[in-house]
Amino acid sequence: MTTKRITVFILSGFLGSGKTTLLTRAIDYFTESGRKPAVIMNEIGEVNLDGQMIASEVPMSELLGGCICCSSRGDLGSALHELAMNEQPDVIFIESTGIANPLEIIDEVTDASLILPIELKAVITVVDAMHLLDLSRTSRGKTFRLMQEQIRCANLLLLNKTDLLDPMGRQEAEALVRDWNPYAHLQFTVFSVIDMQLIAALEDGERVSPAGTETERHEHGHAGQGHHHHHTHSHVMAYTHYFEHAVDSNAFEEFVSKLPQEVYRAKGILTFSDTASRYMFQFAYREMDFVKITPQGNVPDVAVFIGENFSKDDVRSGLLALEAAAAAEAE
Ligand SMILES: Nc1nc2c(ncn2[C@@H]2O[C@H](COP(=O)(O)OP(=O)(O)OP(=O)(O)O)[C@@H](O)[C@H]2O)c(=O)[nH]1
Repeated sequence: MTTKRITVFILSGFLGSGKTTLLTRAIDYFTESGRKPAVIMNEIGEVNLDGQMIASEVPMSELLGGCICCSSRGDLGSALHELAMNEQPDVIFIESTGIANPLEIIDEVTDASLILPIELKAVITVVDAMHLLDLSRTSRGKTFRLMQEQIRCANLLLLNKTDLLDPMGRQEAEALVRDWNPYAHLQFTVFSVIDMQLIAALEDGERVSPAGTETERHEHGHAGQGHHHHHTHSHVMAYTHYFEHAVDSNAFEEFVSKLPQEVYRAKGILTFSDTASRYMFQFAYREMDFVKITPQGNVPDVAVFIGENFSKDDVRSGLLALEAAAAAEAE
């Protein structure tokens, strides 16, 4: 299927870190470059105050009164479905409440991406640098762990509110963040101001060049921090593969069982060359599960692989090889 897919970005970050500030800038950027943005906002309260910050012509879906990751599963999926079908935006930003666990949201978005023309492109995390330092000094509690999770998931990290920190504090915050996520592109920001091309580049799945960025300049001078791994397999959160040919079920099962440890979750809807039915497959905690399904409507064969720091190219070429082998067999 050649349907153009809607890019989805997850905006994560702790309460008050600067997500909405970033979102308004990103919306302006996409609107000005002629692309239609839409927003899904999730607020714990019953009123969405942040929504007031978003221009009224931007389609917005609000999930109020609970946190996405705790509320009944499916709400986010329905919101994505409605926006995708009724508004046909080019980009959807999901701004989660500060207390959401991004892994849950990733799970739900990728579930939806199996049946909707959407594709999760990146997780962008905004960190309140001062808050992070305070927590690291005083507590090891739940909040701290959640912040850590939000940082680990990110493809792009904004260390925000750096105006409130002295140079020592900046270094300390950077070291913390780098320890948890050495792969994401890191930007020091004030009021979430970044070069929006960095976000546009995430859409193409391109490695953002670290050359000349603040991260790099900042890198010099403190030992042990200069080893940022900017290799080919940058931080991949989700890789989506659309199949052009049915693959052999046994070969596919073997492929999944040999996925690197770093791929901790995978799921998909597949047509196999050697079975009559279509299957939904799930892979979690290294366990695989296949269930026969009959999807409604025109659903492509697709698989999503979720993990940290794995080689997207290896997964892609492995699957392409399976497709080629099955196609050759059929001839
Ligand atoms: N000093 C300072 N204040 C900032 C900066 N960025 C954002 N703020 C302020 O921090 C507050 C929270 O910013 P928001 O963008 O609403 O944060 P948020 O992450 O969307 O907050 P929630 O919706 O509550 O999760 C606002 O008052 C901003 O003006 C910054 O870089 N420096």
